[in-house]
Amino acid sequence: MTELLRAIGLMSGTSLDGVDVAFLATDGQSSVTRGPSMAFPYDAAFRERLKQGLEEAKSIENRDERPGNLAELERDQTLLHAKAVREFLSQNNILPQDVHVIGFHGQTVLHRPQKALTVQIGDGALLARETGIDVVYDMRANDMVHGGQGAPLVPVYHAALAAGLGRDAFPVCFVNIGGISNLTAIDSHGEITAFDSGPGNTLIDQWVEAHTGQAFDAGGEIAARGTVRSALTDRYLRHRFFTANQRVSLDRNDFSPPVKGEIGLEDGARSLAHVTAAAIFASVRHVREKPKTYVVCGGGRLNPVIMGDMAMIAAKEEAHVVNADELGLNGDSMEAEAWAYLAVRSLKGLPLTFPGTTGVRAPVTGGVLVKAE
Ligand SMILES: Nc1ncnc2c1ncn2[C@@H]1O[C@H](COP(=O)(O)OP(=O)(O)OP(=O)(O)O)[C@@H](O)[C@H]1O
Ligand SMILES: CC(=O)N[C@H]1[C@@H]2OC[C@@H](O2)[C@@H](O)[C@@H]1O[C@H](C)C(=O)O
Repeated sequence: MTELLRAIGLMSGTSLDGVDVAFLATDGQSSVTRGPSMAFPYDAAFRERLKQGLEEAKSIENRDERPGNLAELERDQTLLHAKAVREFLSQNNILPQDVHVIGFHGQTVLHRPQKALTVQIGDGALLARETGIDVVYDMRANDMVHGGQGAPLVPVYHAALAAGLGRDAFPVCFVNIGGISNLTAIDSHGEITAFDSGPGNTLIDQWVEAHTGQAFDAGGEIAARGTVRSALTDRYLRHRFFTANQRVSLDRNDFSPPVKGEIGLEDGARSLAHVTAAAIFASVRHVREKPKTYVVCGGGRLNPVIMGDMAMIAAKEEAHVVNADELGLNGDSMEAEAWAYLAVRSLKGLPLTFPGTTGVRAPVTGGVLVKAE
């Protein structure tokens, strides 16, 4: 089946920084034409509500439960997504009837793969009513039902993008440095291995916010004034996530920032930036063919301290690190693009996840479709 469908992807990631929107025309396989994208940042008050929501979600045992204010948060968050879609369509002169489907991630509020429990708030039916566009949402659940980790889901899209890179780049590894980082290695035979690779920006964000009130270390400026403290970096890198042989997916709260006072602001930011970079290489040991090229996307690529440490470690392995933007890709919107791509795959009944990406027993599709009328 080669029908090209036009899709919008909506991603609200673990950094809680906002909604990314992206437009694609794709057959859900090798044909991908990327369209416009936009970011709709959350204001400080909504971020606080999301953080509160993560706390309230800790008591969830059954994925339909919405303790505390979670139901209200889910409704407001869905309405914010609908607003983002309307603004995106109007700014890009796209009509709702020209879009076949929206791929809606929602917001992960709890992820416990060991209990086969993953919860994304986001009301697909409400979004379909508000936008007049069919919606595919809840794309992680079916993977878990079939023994997968429920994450990462982006790898099948990374693989589609990798097909457009020159053979010289292979073996290639896409690295997404968001709140949590994940990687997709594609070897010279096109074999995909993917998994969450460790803490991304969340620890840095939490550390910097606790000291300065700023949401993140813009341009890595705070880290650039500090020194790597190995006592701290070793503590993170010796975590069982890195020493275990089995790959597991991560919840935002699986790693905690240092305790305030145990290290200075700048050394803390510097050390955590190093952990982010080193975590990727500690995890890549699970990949059979060592990557030659690391293509970095997600907000962490905008932190030169992380990128510098990655380049330094990669050089020891005769590999090199490149910002996805330099390859004509879009490091900010890649996950939103992926959710558009996955929605089209879901409509076509194609697999979203594979034994090599989430550990699922066999390739499976996923997602729940809600028709606009
Ligand atoms: N200019 C910048 N300088 C340094 N860091 C930045 C910059 N811009 C964004 N970041 C970092 O990137 C983070 C956002 O990254 P991104 O949007 O990729 O995460 P996400 O999609 O929410 O996470 P995930 O991929 O885990 O779901 C911010 O929280 C911040 O730490
Ligand atoms: C449960 C969940 O939301 N996981 C996210 C998170 O953020 C990054 C990493 O952990 C990744 O595995 C996943 O998101 C990406 C988009 C994915 O599923 O591919």
